[in-house]
Amino acid sequence: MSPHFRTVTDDNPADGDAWVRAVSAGFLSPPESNPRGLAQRRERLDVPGSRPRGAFEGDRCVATLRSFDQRLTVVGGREVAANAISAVTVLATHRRRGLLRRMMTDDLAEARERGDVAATLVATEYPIYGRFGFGAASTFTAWRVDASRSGLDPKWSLPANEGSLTFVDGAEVRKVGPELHERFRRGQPGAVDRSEQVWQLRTGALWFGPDPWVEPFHVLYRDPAGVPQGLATFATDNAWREGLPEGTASVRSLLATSPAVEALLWRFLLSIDWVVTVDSGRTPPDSVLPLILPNPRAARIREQADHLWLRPLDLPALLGARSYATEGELVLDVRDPLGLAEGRYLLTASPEGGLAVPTTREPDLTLPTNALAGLYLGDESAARLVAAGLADEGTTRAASRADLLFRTGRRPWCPDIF
Ligand SMILES: CC(=O)SCCNC(=O)CCNC(=O)[C@H](O)C(C)(C)COP(=O)(O)OP(=O)(O)OC[C@H]1O[C@@H](n2cnc3c(N)ncnc32)[C@H](O)[C@@H]1OP(=O)(O)O
Repeated sequence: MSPHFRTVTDDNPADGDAWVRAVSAGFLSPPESNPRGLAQRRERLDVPGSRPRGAFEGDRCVATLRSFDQRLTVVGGREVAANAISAVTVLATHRRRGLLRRMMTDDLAEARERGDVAATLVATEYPIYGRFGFGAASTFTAWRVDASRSGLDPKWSLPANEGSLTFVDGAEVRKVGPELHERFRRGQPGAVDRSEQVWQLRTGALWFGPDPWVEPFHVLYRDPAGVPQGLATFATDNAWREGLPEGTASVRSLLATSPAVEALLWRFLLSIDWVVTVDSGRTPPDSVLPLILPNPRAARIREQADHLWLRPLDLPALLGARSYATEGELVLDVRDPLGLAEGRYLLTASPEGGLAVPTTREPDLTLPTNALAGLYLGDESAARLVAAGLADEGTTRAASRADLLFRTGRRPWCPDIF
C-alpha cells in the first residue's frame, strides 16, 4: 500500500492520536496508552505555527515530521525566521523507502515559499541530514568536574553586595524564566526562542515521561538591583560511601546573561556541601567553566558534539541578517543538494550588517549549504573547510579573507533540544 502524506489537523483527532503513537514507536519509546496522555500530546500539536505531517496507511501513521515557527539569533544580535524541524520518525518496518525524503522535501519547499530564512534541527545521528542541505552550525561540551581538585576556595559564598542566590520552585521559574531567557538569547548567536510549553515541560507542569516527574532544584541569581540574571537547574543523587559524601550534581540547564554570571553559577554549584562532582550538562563550547578553575584539569570533557543544524533557505536574507567582524567583500558560490538556496552572491560585509546580491564575478569560495551553515554562525573556519575539502578556494587567500569577516569572539550555542 503506498502511503498517503498529509498534515495532521485538530479537526481529525484520530490522525493526531495515530501520529503521537507513531512518534513513540519511531523513537523506540513505550507507546502512550493513557487516553489523557494521548490527548495532552495531541494538544501540543495544535499550537499556532506547528505543522505536524505524517505518512498514513489507512488510519495508521507510519512516518512523522513536525515543523514549527522559530526565531534564531544570529551574530550581532538580530534574529531570523526559522523553520524548526522535529519529531522525525519512520517506523522500522517502513525505513529506507524514501518516506523521510518525501516529508522533508515537502516541508522545506513550503518553508521557502512561506519566506523562512533558514531551517533548523537537532540531529539524532550525524549522517541523516547533510543530504538535505543541513550542516552542523553549533556544538556543545559536557564536563565532569571534580570539585575537590578544582582549586576553588571551599569557603566561597556569594558576597552580600553582589546580589542574591535563591532556591525557587517550578512555578517561579515559569514566571521569571521566559523574560530572563529572552534577554539571554538576544546576546547568544545560535539560541532560539522558547514557547510557553517548553517552560511547562522543563518544570513538570506538562510531563509525558513514563516515570513520575521529580522536581529538580532551581537556583535563581538576581543582581544587586534585584533583576534575574541567571538560572541553574540541577538534580543531585545524594550518594554517600562509608560515611563520606560522594554526591553528583547533574546540571540540566544553566542560563546566564553574561560570562560573569555564568562563572558565579558554576562557583555556586561547585561549592554545595555533599557534592563532590558536577556534571555540567551541555555547556557552550567556549564555556568559561574550565578557565575559572584554578586547576582547569579538574574538569574533564565527557562529551563534545554537534548540536544545532542549520539549513539556509534564503541566502540574501540570511547573509544580510548577521554582522561581520570587519568590512570586506566576498563572492560566495553556494551549492544546494535540493536546489532551494543556491546561487552566486557578492557579499558586502561590515560590522553593521551585510548585503548579498547576485553576481557573475568569479567566486572566492564555492561551498555547499551545509559547509556554509558551519561558517555562518562563526563555529567553523573557512580555512578548515578548505583544508578538509568541504569548500573550494577560487581566489588567492579567499579562505583567510572569509575568516576575517565571519569570525566571532564567542562561539554559537543553542541550549535547547527540540
Ligand atoms: C530532527 C529529528 O527529529 S532527529 C530524529 C531522527 N529520527 C530517528 O533517529 C529515529 C530512528 N530513525 C528513523 O526513524 C528513520 O530511520 C529515519 C527518519 C532516520 C530515516 O527515515 P527513512 O524513511 O528510512 O529515510 P529515507 O528512506 O527517506 O532516506 C533518505 C536517505 O537518507 C539515508 N538515511 C536515512 N537514515 C539514515 C541514517 N540513520 N544514517 C545514514 N543514512 C540514512 C537513506 O539511506 C537515504 O539515502 P539516499 O538519499 O542516498 O537514498
